[in-house]
Amino acid sequence: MAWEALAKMRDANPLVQCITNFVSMDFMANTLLAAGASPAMAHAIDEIDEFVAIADALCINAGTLSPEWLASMKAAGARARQLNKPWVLDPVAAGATSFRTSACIELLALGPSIVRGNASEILALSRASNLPPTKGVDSAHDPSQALGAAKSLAEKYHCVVAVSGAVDLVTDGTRVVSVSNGVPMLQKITASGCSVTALIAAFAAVYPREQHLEACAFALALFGLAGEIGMSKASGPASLRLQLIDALHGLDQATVSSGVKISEAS
Ligand SMILES: Nc1ncnc2c1ncn2[C@@H]1O[C@H](COP(=O)(O)OP(=O)(O)OP(=O)(O)O)[C@@H](O)[C@H]1O
Ligand SMILES: Cc1ncsc1CCO
Ligand SMILES: [Mg+2]
Repeated sequence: MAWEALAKMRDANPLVQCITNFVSMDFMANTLLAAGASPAMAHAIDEIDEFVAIADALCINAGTLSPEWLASMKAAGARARQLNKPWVLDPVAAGATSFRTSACIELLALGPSIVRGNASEILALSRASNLPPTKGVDSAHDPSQALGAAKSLAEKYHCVVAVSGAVDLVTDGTRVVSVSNGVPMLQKITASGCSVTALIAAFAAVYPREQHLEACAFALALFGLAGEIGMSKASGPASLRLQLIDALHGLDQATVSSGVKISEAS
């Protein structure tokens, strides 16, 4: 299944428009290219309407948010929704400041098909927790602590919510799928989460909305698997980043079929 998904995505070579943070741009674009998608980082408000119209999917990331960028993000999210194109939200550091948290909640209200965050970010968005807030862009919680929050967000906003971590959890509010690929060293590469969110957008581009739970799980599993292969050749975070990109590019049917770890949870 994951192999068919990757082959389908590579064949379609979807154009993924990314409105993302300055830290992530290079790694995100290279992740998309290596996997078989076509990235474009475009955020000027003046070109949002036309760019979203030619994109196959949109990735919106709040990492280095400013009021100007937020206006572009809102225009893009609304335009994507109007044109029925999938868009994915990465609520980076939601919970760290009230500006970020409320911006991400405003974006959620514009109807992303998928939201992918770490556990602290998902907890912050649901406001359903008395746990201490997130540190910044890194998580202070495990995905299992955020599963209830993820389910309630998915129900409220009619979207798929993915919580990343050692075991990623993906839910549409009813079903829960877990993905066990990945290596802990991924937490030591900045923007690995941002990049997997863009990969999720690439898979969402080639599946209808009712299959976005599966599309999201495939992207998380393949990125994690590339991390596992990359780690076997790496000596630290910098070489893992490089090896991960090579591994994503080289994924073949045998490796994907034997390496992907996706299961139905509850
Ligand atoms: N302990 C771990 N073991 C295995 N894989 C992990 C672990 N922690 C994170 N990952 C994987 O690393 C990737 C990034 O997830 P993470 O939760 O670190 O994102 P993030 O906090 O949003 O990162 P960033 O903000 O730097 O982009 C995901 O593919 C996730 O599955
Ligand atoms: C470090 C950092 N700061 C804002 S965005 C970002 C990339 C990881 O989310
Ligand atoms: Mg993140």
